[in-house]
Amino acid sequence: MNSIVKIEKLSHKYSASWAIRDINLEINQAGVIGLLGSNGAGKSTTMNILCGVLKQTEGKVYINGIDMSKQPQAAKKQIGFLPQQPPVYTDLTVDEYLAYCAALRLVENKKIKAAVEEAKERCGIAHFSTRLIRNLSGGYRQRVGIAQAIIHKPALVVMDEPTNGLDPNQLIEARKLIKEIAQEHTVLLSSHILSEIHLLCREVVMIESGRIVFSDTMDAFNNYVQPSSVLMKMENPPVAAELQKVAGVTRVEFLTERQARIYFSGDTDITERLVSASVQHEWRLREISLDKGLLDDVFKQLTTQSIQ
Ligand SMILES: Nc1ncnc2c1ncn2[C@@H]1O[C@H](COP(=O)(O)OP(=O)(O)OP(=O)(O)O)[C@@H](O)[C@H]1O
Repeated sequence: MNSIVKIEKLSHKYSASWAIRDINLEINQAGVIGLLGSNGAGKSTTMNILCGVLKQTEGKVYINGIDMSKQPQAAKKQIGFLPQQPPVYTDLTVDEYLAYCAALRLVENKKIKAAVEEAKERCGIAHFSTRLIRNLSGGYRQRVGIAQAIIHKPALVVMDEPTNGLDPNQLIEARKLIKEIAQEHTVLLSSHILSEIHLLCREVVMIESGRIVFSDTMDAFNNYVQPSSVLMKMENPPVAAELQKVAGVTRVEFLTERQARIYFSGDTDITERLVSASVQHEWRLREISLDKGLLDDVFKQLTTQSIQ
């Protein structure tokens, strides 16, 4: 069976410098795959090549076994794309716009109406059929953007930073919708926010300075990221110097009067030693948990480690 996406030794050069170098990637299942990288890492370049919007300098892209450079039209039929800004025409109604997109995506004329209805239904915008897109909120415009990306039932849906700029309520709704879409399609989405990828993705591909620095499941990522601090809440906390006396503690930072982040080196039995010390000195421990580290710190740590 063909992979849904196969990228081989993909490199791209804009005039003088390489934006991406030797990217290899294979995706075989539905679900959300996150492309994670800081600004300028090469996410958009990779996505644009994958969607056939940009021609690579070197390497190969296959969508469902179809070579993008040899059969671009057939390959593009298998892809839906939501760029960073939803590509909507604000002077059209939702129905007019989606019918137009379906025609562009070569959906047969007699099937367009049904395709529009189904995409609207799946994206929760059926009640806005006759509304001008300009009169929709940002969150609903985003849904229209997602509807156009799935209207031709592609195997792969590519979304470039799809949750950027949404307010907290819109964010929750957008994540829910993306997860629903991913039950039937493979969704590749980019983000520079690690916590976003954490919430949404089954697999994560990290890209930094144009190269892949990590590619595995989210579970593998979580195991890879070893905890280096403990969060502790106490009713009767001691001064930092007392906490620092516990074997293995390297640094103590009070986040509030009663909550401390305790950095340690070595084994994770540190929690047992802290609990014992708390009982012994009557710090009245209320909560203790291993902290996976501040996500952004972990992100920086991982990318610099891998580049070296
Ligand atoms: N059209 C272009 N011409 C020249 N250089 C470019 C062009 N587009 C991108 N670049 C450069 O290529 C590198 C990768 O950019 P790209 O936009 O792919 O990164 P990104 O990870 O998507 O970043 P962002 O999150 O900011 O969109 C960057 O150094 C960028 O400056």
